[in-house]
Amino acid sequence: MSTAVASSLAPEVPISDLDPYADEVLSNPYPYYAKLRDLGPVVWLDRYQVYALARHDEIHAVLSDPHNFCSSAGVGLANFHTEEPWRKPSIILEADPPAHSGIRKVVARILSPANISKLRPTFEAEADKLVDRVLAKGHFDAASEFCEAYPLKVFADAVGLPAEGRENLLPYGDMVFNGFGPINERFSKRLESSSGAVQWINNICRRENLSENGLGAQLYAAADAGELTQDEAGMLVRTLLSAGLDTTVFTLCNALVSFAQNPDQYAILRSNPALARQSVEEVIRYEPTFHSFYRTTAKRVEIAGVAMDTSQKIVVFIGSANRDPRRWENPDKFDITRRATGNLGFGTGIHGCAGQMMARLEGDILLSALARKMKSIELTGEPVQHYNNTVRGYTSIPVSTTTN
Ligand SMILES: C=Cc1ccc(C(=O)O)cc1
Repeated sequence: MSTAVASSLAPEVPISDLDPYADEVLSNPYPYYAKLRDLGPVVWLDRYQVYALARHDEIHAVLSDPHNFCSSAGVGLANFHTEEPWRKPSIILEADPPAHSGIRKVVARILSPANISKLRPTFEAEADKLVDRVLAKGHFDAASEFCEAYPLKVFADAVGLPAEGRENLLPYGDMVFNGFGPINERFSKRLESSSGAVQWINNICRRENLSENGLGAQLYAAADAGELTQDEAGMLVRTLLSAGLDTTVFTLCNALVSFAQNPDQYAILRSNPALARQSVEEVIRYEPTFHSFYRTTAKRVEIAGVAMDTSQKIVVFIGSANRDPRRWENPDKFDITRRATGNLGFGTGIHGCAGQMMARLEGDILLSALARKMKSIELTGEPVQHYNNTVRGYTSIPVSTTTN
């Protein structure tokens, strides 16, 4: 099959046998991304029979064009036009206009800066408590005791979850993000071990299990007001729990590792904790949690002169776009003084991350609380990377810290 397709490819499309899901690629994808960018604006990944984009401008163009490059066929490798999804498709992520538009409007309002700014006092109080707790230890695991602990407390509380059962959240998210890649061993193992988590998530999204005034309750209130059905409200609570935990945990992990590996950058943040907000943006550019997403051609289209049939899967490497020297000066340098806004770490266009202001709020608050109290941070052992088909982060980051 691949030979037939390969031979029908336009001569100018380079063919690569890269496996983006191989451990050695996931452990450091950047050299592989550079090779893909150098091969050309469009590359054929023979192993998965998909087109791959690794340069910023082509990725930006595809993510900005939902009419030619749709999401309703799934935003992973699986093509919902021809395959059964492993879970009920998301009514916001895996939807196209016009169905997507009304749903997105409700979610955007509930996750708007105006609405989530009310959470700031609670988020700040919890950040100070957590920072004091770990700094008092001096030696701790910044992944499990800090970066996981914070979103599992503040965001889960904000959604309105009970305290019990939250150990299901990260495994569930891990399954969701593995599900955007191939059905490989990594995904199958997680699927087998997480049936309990799936049941817990489906149950906890029910209205009666959520607190009265949390973000979950606000979604059900939108249903009461006729903006959604009750079922759609429950599906969107699932969206919050699928998209809003692992991503922020790994963003915080990537921030801590980036600062520990670049002490000069931490010294700049330390000298001016108000730079925390801008630092989060540079972390999202330099080490985005999200590395790959897919779109599916909705009709015969061309990218950079390459003609593609309809219903063709295209993988866009967001992690590569953010390191493309055609877009970024000195892209491989972690530099919190640069203007990193406009990077593709949160995607862009109508499917740009609906929770990005929540992620920024958590990162800004936690990093500024840390910068006010922590003098230095250093790794006391190799960080243990988390391997997932779509997101990058860590499961263990042993550190020692000093305070004022
Ligand atoms: C960006 C990730 C993401 C994952 C899951 C969902 C969902 O389940 O709706 C939405 C976004």
